[in-house]
Amino acid sequence: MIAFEHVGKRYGGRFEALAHLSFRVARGEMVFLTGHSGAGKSSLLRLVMRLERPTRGRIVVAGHDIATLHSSQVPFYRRQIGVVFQDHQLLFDRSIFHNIALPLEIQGMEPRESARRVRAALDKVGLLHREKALPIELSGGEQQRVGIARAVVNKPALLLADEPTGNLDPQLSADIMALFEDFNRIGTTVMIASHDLALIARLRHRILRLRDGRLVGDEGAR
Ligand SMILES: Nc1ncnc2c1ncn2[C@@H]1O[C@H](COP(=O)(O)OP(=O)(O)OP(=O)(O)O)[C@@H](O)[C@H]1O
Repeated sequence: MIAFEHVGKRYGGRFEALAHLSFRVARGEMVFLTGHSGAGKSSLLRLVMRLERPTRGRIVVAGHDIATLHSSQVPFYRRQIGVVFQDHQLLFDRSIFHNIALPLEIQGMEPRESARRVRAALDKVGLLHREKALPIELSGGEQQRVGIARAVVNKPALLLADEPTGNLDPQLSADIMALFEDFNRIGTTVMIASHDLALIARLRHRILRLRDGRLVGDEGAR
């Protein structure tokens, strides 16, 4: 599903945020990405989303060599990828329902089909009863679940998350990770950047470790 071949990324022509990065993630795998602050985790995820382009090397995601994607194809490419951020980036003046419906509205989906998908996504994250609430009325853990529902509403083949439990206590963090495992179990490929070493060690999935932009560890699922 993801192949990096000798990938490098420089910002501003000089600083090398990622170097000599080669790895593969198979369809249906669940992988954690870890490393110190500034190690390059977010840069790697941004390359997969094609928010950035590599300075060197080749990246293939879901069969697309991302260097050859025309800019008009990028929105279609990104629809195959669900993304969850630490700060979930919800619109605070819109209901939970509308926050999740927004990407579907932008795609021009017919409202009845869109509503069906939104409710299916909310149901999967256990928040169907909160569809009319505003984000401010939800706890941090519930807001993060809304972020996940929005990421999966397009039924993406690949789900990426950047520090999705960064602001949550240990129990809520474990609950959120269990939710990612549920999506993985039904076939979604999942890649999660996380600092939380204790939590990810317990979950026994593959761990890619970055240090100063280089891959220094790749421990398979145990
Ligand atoms: N747009 C940018 N322009 C210049 N330098 C950048 C840019 N984005 C990231 N960097 C630098 O690249 C390096 C890797 O950053 P990145 O955000 O990928 O690391 P990270 O592992 O995700 O860190 P954190 O855990 O703190 O988010 C850092 O030194 C950062 O300052």
